[in-house]
Amino acid sequence: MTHPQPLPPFTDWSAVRQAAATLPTADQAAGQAARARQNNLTKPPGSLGRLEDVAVWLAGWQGTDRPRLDTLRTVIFAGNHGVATQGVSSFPPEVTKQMVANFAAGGAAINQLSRWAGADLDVIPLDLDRPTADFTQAPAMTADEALAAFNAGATAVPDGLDALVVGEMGIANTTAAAALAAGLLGGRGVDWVGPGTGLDRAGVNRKAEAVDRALDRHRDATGDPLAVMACLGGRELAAMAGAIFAARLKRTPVVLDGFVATAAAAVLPGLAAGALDHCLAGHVSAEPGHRRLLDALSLQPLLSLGMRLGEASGAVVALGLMGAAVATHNGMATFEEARVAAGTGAGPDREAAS
Ligand SMILES: O=C(O)c1ccc[n+]([C@@H]2O[C@H](COP(=O)([O-])O)[C@@H](O)[C@H]2O)c1
Ligand SMILES: Cc1cc2nc[nH]c2cc1C
Repeated sequence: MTHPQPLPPFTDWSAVRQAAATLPTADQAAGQAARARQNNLTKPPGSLGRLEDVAVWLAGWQGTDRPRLDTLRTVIFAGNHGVATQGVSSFPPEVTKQMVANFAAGGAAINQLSRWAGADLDVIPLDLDRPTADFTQAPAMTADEALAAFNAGATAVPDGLDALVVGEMGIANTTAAAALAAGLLGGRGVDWVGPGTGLDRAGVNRKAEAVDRALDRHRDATGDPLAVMACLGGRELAAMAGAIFAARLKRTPVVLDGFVATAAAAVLPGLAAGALDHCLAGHVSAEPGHRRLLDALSLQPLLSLGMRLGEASGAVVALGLMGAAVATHNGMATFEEARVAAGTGAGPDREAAS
């Protein structure tokens, strides 16, 4: 007898692990058909570079040789962090709630970018009046709290999206992201921390020490990505992991944002190899740990703009560029349609040309 695939909300972590054991994969036939189309469009094959790869990748996950980017959603998860009391951010924790109000009022960067890219925006605050525990002293979350946050993300992904963007808002969450990255991938605080919202050198050193104390305290969690996420993460990180996971169950392509979103994503390959195959790195953030994290996950960012805002902003800029990939893929004429002579693949005949 086959067991049905568990769906969100997950009753417990074993249901998550069970779902991870049989993740859907991309539709190879659709991807191949899209690649064949790319090679027949009126341009030298490969000349649109990564735009071609983006169109083919979308085609595989959407299961069609003509991918779309019409129904788009940005989901931002907001959380507060006990570790903020360690002086690891240049902004006070009340800014998390204030920025959530700014998102609701339409005044943040992500409001403008989502409108520009044609994406709906959903903002989900997670228990902002109850920060996670300071993980230099205790696990950030209990297993149940982490599961609740994971489910908040997993249930925030509707059916029928052409692509999903996940992002976050949470003062001090670059410290949580650094701790999570170190807990999952190894290294010490110094390898993963950076200025975040704008710490000076002394602040960055303090942040590295806080991460080191957390790593030493929660050593026992090593090897279990969900335990590492509960001990060293935060609610918005667990929610992003849940949303990315739920999107995979629906074969919905995901565009990752910066360091914090990518640290959340990094939990999933520990559950199943290839668990991020439906994810594209929208950009590489100026936060130094992001490049290291993308390399560790073998993700190639689409853009490098020196952005370090979070709130899904870099990923949504990338979404605009992905629109260029889809527009050319679907709208261009083939060599046959336009009666343009196709290349031979052999290059010009030098003698005939002279
Ligand atoms: O994701 C990134 O690459 C990133 C880099 C720097 C800052 N952030 C954002 O800034 C906040 C965290 O910064 P900090 O200094 O408070 O840890 C949080 O709201 C993130 O969205 C995000
Ligand atoms: C103002 C501000 C806006 C943000 N958006 C995402 N993270 C942020 C952090 C701060 C401090």
